[in-house]
Amino acid sequence: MLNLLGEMECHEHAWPFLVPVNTKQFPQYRKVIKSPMDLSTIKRKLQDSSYKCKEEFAQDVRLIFSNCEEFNEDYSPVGRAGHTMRQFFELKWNQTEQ
Ligand SMILES: Cc1ncccc1N[C@@H](C)c1cnc2ccsc2c1
Repeated sequence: MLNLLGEMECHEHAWPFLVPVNTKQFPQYRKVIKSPMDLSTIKRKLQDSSYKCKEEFAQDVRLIFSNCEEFNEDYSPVGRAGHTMRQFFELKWNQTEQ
C-alpha cells in the first residue's frame, strides 16, 4: 500500500491532493466538505498503522476523490486531476488485489 501511495504522490496530476486543502485559501471548503482527506494524511495513517485492513486505506483514497468531485467542477484543473488520479488508483488497486 505504501508504494502504491508513493506512485500516486509522484503522479503529475497529484498536486491538488498532496496536502490538506488550505482553508484560509478556500474558506468555504470546511463548510462543504465534512471529511477532508489528502495523500499526506493517508501516509501518516499508514505509518501510524491506523488502517485495520487495506479496504480502509482504499476508503480514504476514494474519499479524496469524492471530496474533489463535490467541490470542483468536472472540467476545472482540480476536477480533471481528480478524475485522472481516481482512474490511476483504481487501476493500480485492481492490480494489487490479484
Ligand atoms: C483538492 C482541492 N479541492 C478543492 C480546493 C482545493 C484543492 N486543492 C488545493 C491544493 C488547491 C487547488 N487548486 C489551487 C489553485 C491555486 S492554489 C490551489 C490549491
